[in-house]
Amino acid sequence: MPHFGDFQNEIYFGGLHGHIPKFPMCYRDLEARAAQAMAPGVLSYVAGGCGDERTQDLNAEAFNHWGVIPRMFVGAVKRDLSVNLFGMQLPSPLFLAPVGVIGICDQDGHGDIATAKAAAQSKVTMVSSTLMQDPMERVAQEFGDTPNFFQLYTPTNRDLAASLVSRAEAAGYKAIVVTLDTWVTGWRPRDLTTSNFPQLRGLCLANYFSDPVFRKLLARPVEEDPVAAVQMFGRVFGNPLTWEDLPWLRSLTKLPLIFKGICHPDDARRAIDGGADGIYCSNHGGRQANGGIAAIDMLPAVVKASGNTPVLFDSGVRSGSDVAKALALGAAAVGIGRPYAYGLAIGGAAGVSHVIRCILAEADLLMAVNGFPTIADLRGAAIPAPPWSRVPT
Ligand SMILES: Cc1cc2nc3c(=O)[nH]c(=O)nc-3n(C[C@H](O)[C@H](O)[C@H](O)COP(=O)(O)O)c2cc1C
Ligand SMILES: O=C(O)C(=O)c1ccccc1
Repeated sequence: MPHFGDFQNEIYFGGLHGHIPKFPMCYRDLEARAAQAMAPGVLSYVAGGCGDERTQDLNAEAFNHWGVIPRMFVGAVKRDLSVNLFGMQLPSPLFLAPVGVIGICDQDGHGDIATAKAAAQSKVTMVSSTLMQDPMERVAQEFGDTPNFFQLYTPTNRDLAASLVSRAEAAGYKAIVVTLDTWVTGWRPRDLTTSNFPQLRGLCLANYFSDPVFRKLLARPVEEDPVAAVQMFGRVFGNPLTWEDLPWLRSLTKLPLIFKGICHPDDARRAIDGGADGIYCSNHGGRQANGGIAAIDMLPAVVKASGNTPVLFDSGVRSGSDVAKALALGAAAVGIGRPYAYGLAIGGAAGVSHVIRCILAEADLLMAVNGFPTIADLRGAAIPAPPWSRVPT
């Protein structure tokens, strides 16, 4: 079984030197390259966050609050980064977080499909957003052996929600991720300035326009009156869910049900009591509310409250060492959002695969160097960094 870290040897010794200038090797360069490649409105949409973006910035900076302490005399020649999630064996702990309207990042406008191809090729789980440019059934045709999940933005119409979930089941998605923090979008100055949000809406409704329940809500077929269809979407999108809705959400599927956007341990406990199979600790990459605590700093408490229930994590993950830290703090799997959107913008599916390879190579080599052959060995290895920490004595 090749290691993810073998990518480094390929570059050094495998004649891939030409590869290096083609794609950036770290997040800083990736971000800069993407900023040049993307149209200004698209860049603001992806790069932007809520308010003055302090929470967004803090998400990434706060990884510096934590450090992994290396262990020697381990000789971690063989590493295993696979994880078991809901009984499914995933080859890597990394996954692609749902990014709505991802299609606009892709040069040929089919970003959901390009991303699915890259995920399949990299054996990394993709979580597909409800807001897709191609219908979920089409995207599912690209799935390889790796399980992929469907992210539900719960519409106010319950039959429509049920229809989206049952279509996802039929198409072969292996878990349902319900996002809780975005029934209304947050205050996003960059989007408000460039005013591209209305246009984006029309580009991400394939799952609605292809849905039999949604189509029945319309007076005339989508094809004849797309404007009315977009208006109908505006009316049904965005369900401010409460705990009262939890039994209904649970009743929608027998697939593993994961709640995204949970940062408070009490919410984790209550969701698990209500039947959640997984908790997804995230603050939406700082896009929804400013003024919050970095998601990684909330992770340990959420993991503790969740007991044996797996906790997925995203927000601010930019590198392999970030992945290792999140795993060490108890995440069952770790997601990236903006990094792969930028990979897509600069190189389509190949760009996404490249970003994934870089992150996994760094994580794998960190585990090699620091003496952690498996993710189980890594657990508990991150401690608060100075000046807060107490180093082991
Ligand atoms: C452009 C963009 C669109 C997003 N769309 C969705 C979405 O449709 N559904 C969802 O649950 N989260 C969405 N998110 C949030 C991501 O799933 C994830 O929580 C966030 O990007 C993680 O932070 P990071 O970008 O710092 O890695 C989106 C994020 C970005 C950047
Ligand atoms: O931008 C986002 O983060 C997001 O989740 C979203 C919400 C509504 C429409 C498009 C994207």
